[in-house]
Amino acid sequence: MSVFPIINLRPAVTEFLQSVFLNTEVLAAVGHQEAECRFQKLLSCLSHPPSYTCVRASTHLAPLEEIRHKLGEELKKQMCSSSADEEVSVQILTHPRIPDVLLLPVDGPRPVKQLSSEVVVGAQCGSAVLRGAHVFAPGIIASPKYMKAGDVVSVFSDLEGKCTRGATSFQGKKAFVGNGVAQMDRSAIFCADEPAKGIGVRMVEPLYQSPSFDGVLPGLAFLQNLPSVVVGHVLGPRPGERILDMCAAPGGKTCHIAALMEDQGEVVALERIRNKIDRIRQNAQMLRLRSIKVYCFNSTQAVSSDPVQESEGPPFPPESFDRVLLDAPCSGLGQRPNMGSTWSLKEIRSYTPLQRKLFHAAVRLLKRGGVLVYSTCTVTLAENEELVAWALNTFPCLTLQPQEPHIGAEGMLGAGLSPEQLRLLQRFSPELSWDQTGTAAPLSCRANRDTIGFFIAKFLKN
Ligand SMILES: C[S@@+](CC[C@H](N)C(=O)[O-])C[C@H]1O[C@@H](n2cnc3c(N)ncnc32)[C@H](O)[C@@H]1O
Repeated sequence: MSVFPIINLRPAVTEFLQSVFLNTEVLAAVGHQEAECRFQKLLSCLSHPPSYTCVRASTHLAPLEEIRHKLGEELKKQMCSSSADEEVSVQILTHPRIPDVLLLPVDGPRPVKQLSSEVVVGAQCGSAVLRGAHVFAPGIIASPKYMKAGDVVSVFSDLEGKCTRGATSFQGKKAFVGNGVAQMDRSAIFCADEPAKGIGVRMVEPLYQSPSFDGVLPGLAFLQNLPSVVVGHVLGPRPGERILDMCAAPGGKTCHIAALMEDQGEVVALERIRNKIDRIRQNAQMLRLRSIKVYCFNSTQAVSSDPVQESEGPPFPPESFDRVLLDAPCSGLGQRPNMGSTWSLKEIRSYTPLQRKLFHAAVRLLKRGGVLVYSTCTVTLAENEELVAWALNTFPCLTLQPQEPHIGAEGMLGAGLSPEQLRLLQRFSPELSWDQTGTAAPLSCRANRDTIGFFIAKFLKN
């Protein structure tokens, strides 16, 4: 059900996306009306959260059932402490095809009454609240003039980024995300010498209720979108292999790969941005994975001209890895919930050259007979199917491979790929079932469709 306006994008970006979703191949296949309908559904579903939360269970540390039980107990404790109701129940389901996934239904939208006291938060903070987070102080942009800790307030997300920091009210475009209790006075948020830290508003009546995972079973339950978990399985790592994760931070997929290898072998994680490196290390440590080696490095330069490896770290000689994951930096237009983005069309389109450079390095670093998986969390053709078409033309040594599991849709028309090639691609397309999934469908079915927008291609190097 739609409760929010469609995602707020710059007009040029909306037009660009429309041209993608109404490209000539799609129009010829499904007609103008259906193509336009899918596009409108895309804009609508992007601003809403998926109807479940996906958790990757650390099955290298404990059996799935044990983790499911412990998680249920922890979440019950959490819910009991924030609810007067003694009979709280937590539904946690397994996925029929993916052995390390737990699914928790999200309850929403719920009938929550708006109050007269309003706190306004940034769009990113608003999205986090819709996925179960409390409001952290740095996310607050406006609050009532005399707000004190303990006041009950309604929280709104600033859709266009137009609210002035420190304002006492805001009349611009905003979306209600729920009610909460202020944990600090207004002066502590806006007038302190140091920027405020910690929870600013504890959500008690969120519009979408999903458990807060802050500190819940840190080593055993890892929050990860379902398509991201699928990537690890599609790569198919095996114990003893040497695997490269080219764009690794914060390390969700790196850790999954190492866990699937039973921590035997080597997972090399490269990340260009230095201050993201610690997150990868922390995640590896939290999940007790020792086979991960992390380096701050620009992966476009990760191929050494020397056929013999001089040092342990990058650059690496060609054909050094059994499998390579290129989870590419991308325009991120598949992320949900996302109520608005101020990105220009130029920014949205800026990723393709970098993705191609990274792809060149990926192919060179992969052994013959090795597997390369390319993934993005965006919905454009240029970063997905067109990149695949370019790759198949540029590298005759590559062939597309079937994916296991394949629970998303096939690739989108528009890049000149054949029907067989499109069937080998996996595109998570929430717009295809938006508003039709219905709560009657089993959760695992809904979970496969009501995802973030995501794309996966698997290649073999011959
Ligand atoms: C989509 S995110 C990766 C998410 C990660 N694979 C995970 O599952 O947790 C892309 C990452 O690539 C990094 N990145 C961008 N350009 C890069 C480059 N040239 N070399 C290495 N990392 C790069 C970004 O800083 C960002 O952290």
